[in-house]
Amino acid sequence: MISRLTAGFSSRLPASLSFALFSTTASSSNPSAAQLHRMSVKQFVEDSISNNKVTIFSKSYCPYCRKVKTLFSTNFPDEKPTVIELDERDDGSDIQEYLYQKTGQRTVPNVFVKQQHIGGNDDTTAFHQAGKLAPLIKE
Ligand SMILES: N[C@@H](CCC(=O)N[C@@H](CS)C(=O)NCC(=O)O)C(=O)O
Repeated sequence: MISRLTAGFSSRLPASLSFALFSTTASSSNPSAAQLHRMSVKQFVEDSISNNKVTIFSKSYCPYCRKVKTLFSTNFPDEKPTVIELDERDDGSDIQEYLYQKTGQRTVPNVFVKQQHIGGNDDTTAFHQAGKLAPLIKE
């Protein structure tokens, strides 16, 4: 019932707010295990983005992820991006779902620099080639 009520309402909310709402609607004083899990996924992602200059949500076998890691290691060897390999975590698909709600991007890599969402490998490469990545990293 609650989920039916919130489904229509939350579809008109920004994605991040909608996720937060789903995390807390049933009973904020007694959240379910699933809600607690979603809250911890959200917290993990937000902490990762906040606490690191460069965060790459990745999959270890993904060629685009490899390319974007190489972009950073080649051009910014002093930066050590925080790489979160979603395929190596039990909560990887939940993190990917939260990232989709937050950024509208389903794929990996999903790159953040200085709390700013840059995008995938193509986006990050274009951002770098436009001369925008170095100043953002160095600022
Ligand atoms: N154009 C994208 C392509 C990214 C892409 O296709 N990544 C694949 C993995 S190699 C993906 O995320 N597939 C869906 C999934 O793994 O859930 C980019 O440059 O980042």
